[in-house]
Amino acid sequence: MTHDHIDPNENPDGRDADIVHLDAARAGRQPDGPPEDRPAEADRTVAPADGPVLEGEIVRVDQPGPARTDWRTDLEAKARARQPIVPLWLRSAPEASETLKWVGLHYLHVSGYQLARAPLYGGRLAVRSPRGFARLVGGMVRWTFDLEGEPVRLASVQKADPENYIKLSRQRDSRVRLRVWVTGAALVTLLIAAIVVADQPTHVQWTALAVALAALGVIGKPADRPLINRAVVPANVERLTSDIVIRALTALSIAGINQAIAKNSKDAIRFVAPITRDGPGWRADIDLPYGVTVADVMDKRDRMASALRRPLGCIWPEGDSSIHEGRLILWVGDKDLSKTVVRSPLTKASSHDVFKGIPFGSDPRGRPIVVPIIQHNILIGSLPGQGKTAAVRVLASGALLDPTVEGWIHELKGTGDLDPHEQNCHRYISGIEDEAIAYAADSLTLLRKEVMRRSGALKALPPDLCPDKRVTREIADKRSLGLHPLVCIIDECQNLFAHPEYGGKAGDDAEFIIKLGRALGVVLILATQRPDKDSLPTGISANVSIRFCLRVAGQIENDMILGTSAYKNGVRATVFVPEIDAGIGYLVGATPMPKVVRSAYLDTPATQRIADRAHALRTKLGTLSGHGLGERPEHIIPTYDLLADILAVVPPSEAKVWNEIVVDRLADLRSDVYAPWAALEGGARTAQLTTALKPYGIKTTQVWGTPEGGGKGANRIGIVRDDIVNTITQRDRGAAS
Ligand SMILES: Nc1ncnc2c1ncn2[C@@H]1O[C@H](COP(=O)(O)OP(=O)(O)OP(=O)(O)O)[C@@H](O)[C@H]1O
Repeated sequence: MTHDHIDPNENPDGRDADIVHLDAARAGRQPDGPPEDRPAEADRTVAPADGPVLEGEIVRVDQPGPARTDWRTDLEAKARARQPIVPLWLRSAPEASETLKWVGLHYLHVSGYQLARAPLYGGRLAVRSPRGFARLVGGMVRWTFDLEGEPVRLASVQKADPENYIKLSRQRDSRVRLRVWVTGAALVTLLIAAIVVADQPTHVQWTALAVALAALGVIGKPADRPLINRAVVPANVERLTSDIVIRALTALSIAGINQAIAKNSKDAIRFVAPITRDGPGWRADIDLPYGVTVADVMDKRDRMASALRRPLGCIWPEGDSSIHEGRLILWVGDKDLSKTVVRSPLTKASSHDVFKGIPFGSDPRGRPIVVPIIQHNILIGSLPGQGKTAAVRVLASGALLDPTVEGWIHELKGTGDLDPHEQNCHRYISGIEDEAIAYAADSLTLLRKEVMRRSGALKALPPDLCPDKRVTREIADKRSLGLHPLVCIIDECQNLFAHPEYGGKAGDDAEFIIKLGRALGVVLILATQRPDKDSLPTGISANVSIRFCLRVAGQIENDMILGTSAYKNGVRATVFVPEIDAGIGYLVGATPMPKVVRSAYLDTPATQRIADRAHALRTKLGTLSGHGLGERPEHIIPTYDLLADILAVVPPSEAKVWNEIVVDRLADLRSDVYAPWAALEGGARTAQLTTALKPYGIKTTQVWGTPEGGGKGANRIGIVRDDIVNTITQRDRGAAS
């Protein structure tokens, strides 16, 4: 459709006329076509005096009148900005009970404090009562004889104003006449009361005296000295107002903010909701000026703390990118988060259900944070001494308090921070030496096999028992299925992944487990103080679902732990102060938005108490296994890859080889591992290899062969080389998927 119209009188055949594309003009754009054509066309619309006269409409880019928007879009926008009907603190049961407990404790404290001081207050009242008596008598006399009016009457005498004086004197006389009666009646009442009390038992007399003294004491109170001491000295926390917030934002030296304020000081920073109390602090919801992002503000948290005159641990800006990148939620706490120790509910729990997540800590507003672990993997990272192990302790304690959880703990720092839980683990090691690293590497090999086994076991379950093909509480409780939750923790995992001998394979195994184990009840929790490519394979950092990053040094480490672009999006664990903010980090993946969280702190005695409780529970239910039952590494783990070793000693030219020959060659290859096998007598030696191959699903069989040194051929138990090759191929395919 074209709205172009050419005047037929001016140019009847219309041959020389140009067409102006109004649709394009309306859109404020040039018509389609190569850019080099556009200036010429623009020239044509500005018709020269001798050119053709064109009719058309002038179209404004901005249409006048109110913007017409879809009412549903409006409603949706309003819905996002709804104020909660139920106050936030009442929405979660733990937060509500915490608040009520806090209020109850507060008033209990106040009552106790004041009761303890009751004798002091009694003494004060008694001491003040004579002054009160004098004040009472003086006041009554002044009132009865209208002495307040005396100065005015004197003034009329001095001014020699008889008329006024007579008027005032008459008024005084009539007042005094009435008041004398009132005072007289009051005195008679008091006298009668005194006579009545004199006839009463002694305790009534003492009570009456106490009441009289108390009343006189109250009247005798000096103006500057209160009777009652304050039970709670009010914290000197300034109320957060819009002026203070604007002042603080202006002090950040962010060009976008300062320019916007210079242009329009009123509207540059908009408050989208009233500043309110939210938990133990103030909350302001702000729209930053156009082009300024929350990340810009986060970077200057320390400056903001200075501008707000509060400790750094009280200032917690947060973004809400579900609305837009410039929506800032500024929360200013009354208390410094770095000085708050978060108590874990696990210290009192008799048991726990991991399917409900693990109570991990609290956010700056004091709201409890629960970390879901089933169907998740967790990566924790920070500089040394920032609280990784403390966070791991909380997760380990929560997991092991669930007696159905099988725990595999590897603490590769060697400080024994997780030793209290050794008694509850199926596999456990604490150490930094090669043996400990090898043990952890073996764990990952075994866990990879376990993941594959579970995958088959889950597939075999009838659909009605497992409709979603993932482990549920119901399935986990059926111990015979072997699909109970398995939590494998590797603290200081950089010591494993960066190990020259074991690192590469361990990284592959961990990636495999992270990718496949989630639905199968296998949870991997990794903590590292060196988040770089060598120490934390990218396959792990890219696939992990929950991340907790305490203080790190820079953007690269930040994004290795928290995920690509986290730093750019303002989720920056560089803002935490070394050591002071130990235990405070960004938690990503556990809550809908990234959150600053302080992990709960369990010291060694508290962890020991939890571990002992977990042990008693496990003993009662019979769920202790492996290390927890006293089995030690040499009995339960191979520290080698048997299949690869067999291929190394059986060349492709030998399709079938007797077991005993394979064992002898293996002993030559790796004597520390296989020499004990070779030392076994005939049948036992053969059986040892058959047993060792069973977990891989490889069966030995009768094969034709001759002794190594030459001799008569015979049929004996042996391996088929192709079986080994096929199993390795399948395993590698599994790793690649
Ligand atoms: N949630 C917390 N609340 C209070 N203090 C904590 C918290 N977490 C850690 N800390 C303090 O920080 C110290 C160091 O914590 P932790 O040993 O867990 O750090 P780390 O990061 O594991 O150290 P490293 O890297 O040296 O192993 C603790 O001894 C404790 O004083």
